[in-house]
Amino acid sequence: FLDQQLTSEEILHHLQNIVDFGKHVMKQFFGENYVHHGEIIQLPLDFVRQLCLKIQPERPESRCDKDMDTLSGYAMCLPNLTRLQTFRFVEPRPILCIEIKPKCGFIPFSSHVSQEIKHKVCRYCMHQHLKVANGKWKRPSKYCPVDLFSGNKQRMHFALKSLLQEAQNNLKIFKNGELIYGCKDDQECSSDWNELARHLKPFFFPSNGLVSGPHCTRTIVKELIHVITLTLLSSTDACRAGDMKTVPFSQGRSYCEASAFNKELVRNGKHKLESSGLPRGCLLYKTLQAQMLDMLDIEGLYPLYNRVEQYLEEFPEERSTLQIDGPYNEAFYEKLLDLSTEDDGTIAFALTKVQQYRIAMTAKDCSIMIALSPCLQDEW
Ligand SMILES: O=P(O)(O)O[C@@H]1[C@@H](OP(=O)(O)O)[C@H](OP(=O)(O)O)[C@H](O)[C@H](OP(=O)(O)O)[C@H]1OP(=O)(O)O
Ligand SMILES: Nc1ncnc2c1ncn2[C@@H]1O[C@H](COP(=O)(O)OP(=O)(O)OP(=O)(O)O)[C@@H](O)[C@H]1O
Repeated sequence: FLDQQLTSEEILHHLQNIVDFGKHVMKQFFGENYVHHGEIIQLPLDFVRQLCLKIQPERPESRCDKDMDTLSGYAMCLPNLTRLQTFRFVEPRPILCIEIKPKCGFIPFSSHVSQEIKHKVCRYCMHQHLKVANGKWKRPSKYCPVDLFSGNKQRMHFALKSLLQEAQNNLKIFKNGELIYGCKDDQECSSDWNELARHLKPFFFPSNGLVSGPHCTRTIVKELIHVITLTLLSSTDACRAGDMKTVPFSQGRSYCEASAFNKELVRNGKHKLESSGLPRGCLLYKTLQAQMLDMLDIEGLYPLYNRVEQYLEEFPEERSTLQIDGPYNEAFYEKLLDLSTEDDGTIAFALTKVQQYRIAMTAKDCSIMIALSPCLQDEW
């Protein structure tokens, strides 16, 4: 979906840039097998026009400010991750896919932050107040990303349970590619745990005697939370950015004052929240590492952004040599590895921080899709 009038050639270039960003930049942070960069395909215009008409009534109203590109004939093709069959299994098996959009998992530690509250309460929890106040969601969620990213199993379980209580746009569950739990759009949400348990039972307890009822529902939901936690904490393939030192455990606060889990502890007279830390190399660790490339916070970054902008106004021809909008290649990636925060007043420093911020923002807004399929014991 594009919101500007561009020529076909410009659209092709734009799409190529998106693919290259995934392929040569985001993959370095998450690992080869954890980012689908997609590919560009050409489609007959008639097909695109018909597709546009067909999907229009299905699109949530809040998304309809963007129009589908029906003129260039170019599109991005991605695998359907809700149906993705991982490996080996020849015959079709039922597949469960859990999509989590975890959002920013750390509290800003930058000295540029001017409001004390930003050092205490995470962005997600602050946004909950805004979203309920402006009517985007009916109820505030008890989910806090800082709990999910803590690596502490109890806090993670609480965070995932809270996501299951108020999925908003942070959790969706698909069975065989069909959305069975979560919000289809801002109005239509399914959040019936009994119904969810009915769908999940064949995955977790295919043949045992668990009957229905609240006990059964709770057991199945607990099992689901357990499986998601294990997946989020399990090791993944090594990736090139693996040794970056962006995760400074000593800096910043490891809990959010607005977290319901934290408030409960304080009520019970406990003041120290455990954050076991994430195992290096697990998916959450990698996500957090990329998110933490936002080292200066928007308050420290914005003056640097202005510096780049002013420079480009003066020297517009430098846009391509500075790789402002790509190409996203090896040279671009190498520049991202400089984690210094000492401003030497150069355009190079400002630009590196702006580009690192872009990676961080991508990681703060990305979804993790976990696909599960039952297998027989000897297939492990
Ligand atoms: O800023 P945030 O944290 O509210 O994130 C925006 C998301 O809101 P959320 O908080 O997840 O409901 C927002 O999600 P929704 O459209 O509200 O589902 C978008 O993903 C937005 O990205 P973009 O600017 O459209 O590319 C996101 O904006 P960016 O901050 O990634 O630019
Ligand atoms: N490859 C995929 N396989 C399965 N589902 C997907 C895939 N890509 C996206 N989705 C589903 O579509 C939803 C929206 O995706 P995404 O946020 O990338 O769209 P978008 O183009 O940014 O939307 P908008 O521009 O309206 O914000 C995701 O949350 C996910 O549920």
